[in-house]
Amino acid sequence: MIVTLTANPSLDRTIELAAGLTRGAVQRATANREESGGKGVNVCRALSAGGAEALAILPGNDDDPVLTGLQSAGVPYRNLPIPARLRSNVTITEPDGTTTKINEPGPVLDRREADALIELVVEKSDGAAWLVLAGSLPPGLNQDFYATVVRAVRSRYGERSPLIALDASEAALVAAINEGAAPDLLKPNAEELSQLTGLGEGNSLEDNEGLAVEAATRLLGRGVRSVLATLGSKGALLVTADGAWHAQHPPITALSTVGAGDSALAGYLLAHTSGGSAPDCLRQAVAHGSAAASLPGSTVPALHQTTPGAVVVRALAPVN
Ligand SMILES: Nc1ncnc2c1ncn2[C@@H]1O[C@H](COP(=O)(O)OP(=O)(O)O)[C@@H](O)[C@H]1O
Ligand SMILES: O=P(O)(O)OC[C@H]1O[C@](O)(COP(=O)(O)O)[C@@H](O)[C@@H]1O
Repeated sequence: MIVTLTANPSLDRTIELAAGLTRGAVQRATANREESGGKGVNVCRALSAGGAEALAILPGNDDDPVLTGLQSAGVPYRNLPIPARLRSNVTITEPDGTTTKINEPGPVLDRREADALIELVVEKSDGAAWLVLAGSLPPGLNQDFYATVVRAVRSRYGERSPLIALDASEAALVAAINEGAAPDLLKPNAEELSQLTGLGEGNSLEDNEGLAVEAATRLLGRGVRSVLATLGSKGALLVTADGAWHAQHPPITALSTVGAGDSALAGYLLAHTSGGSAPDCLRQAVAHGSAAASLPGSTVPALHQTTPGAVVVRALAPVN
């Protein structure tokens, strides 16, 4: 069983434009989609599509569109009821492949709700192989929320604790690492690698493999056991104490990269829970990421839609 926690789920709306986006103008959309989203929700959707036993934990009322969407898609979830409606995140896609994302802050969670969410995660983590902590934190939660969740799970289960995977950004990511979350797997993209290490800026590490490996290696010294660093169209790196690898899929036509990182994490976990080696896990991560990027909106791929055989994996020299 793989459990995912999404403290700030979203209804993902994707709006397609037939022309470039013009600020200040009225433009007509040619298509629109709505999907239940948020990072842990997407990971759970992709794991379920890959045949794994998975459970998404999230706040939200039973009649919230995010939850009814999961129900009709047959994705297993457990929700903590909250009075407010969950957020909507909007992605605007242009014909040249440019995507603009606007993410809302989400509803405020109070202290009691935060504690209840942690208790639900602890309860459902019993016997789980992995616990995935993913996405931004809604207003009201302390930035060290993820470190608090990890402490609660590890102190309840000790050596039986699930492995922890973390995919967050900005202050919540930095606080998780600084406050000792020590994840077994960290899934930063290029920008998040820079936020944690100060190396590179924006997404410049996508084009600087050597510096990206150095950044990932520095994180091993901060309690992280493995770093799966995704580099957009440049594939991904896996850096562990045992070695470093790069993997890339042949070029694809990217329709929407929303959810590509979440699918990449799910691909890694699917291979890991099937007993795959480190390079096998990286290969399936990139196969899942590129398949997700070639699908519309935040659609996650089924296993048969991924092409791991096309992914080229290279062993890299470790950084000392
Ligand atoms: N434009 C693209 N072309 C091909 N593959 C892509 C593209 N964007 C993302 N991917 C695939 O999805 C994975 C995750 O994408 P990335 O943008 O790095 O993550 P995130 O969505 O977390 O920012 C990449 O490692 C890659 O396999
Ligand atoms: O919690 P955040 O950082 O606002 O991100 C939430 C958004 O990220 C997504 O999970 C997509 O993430 P990725 O593109 O990184 O895979 C969307 O479903 C959601 O709208």
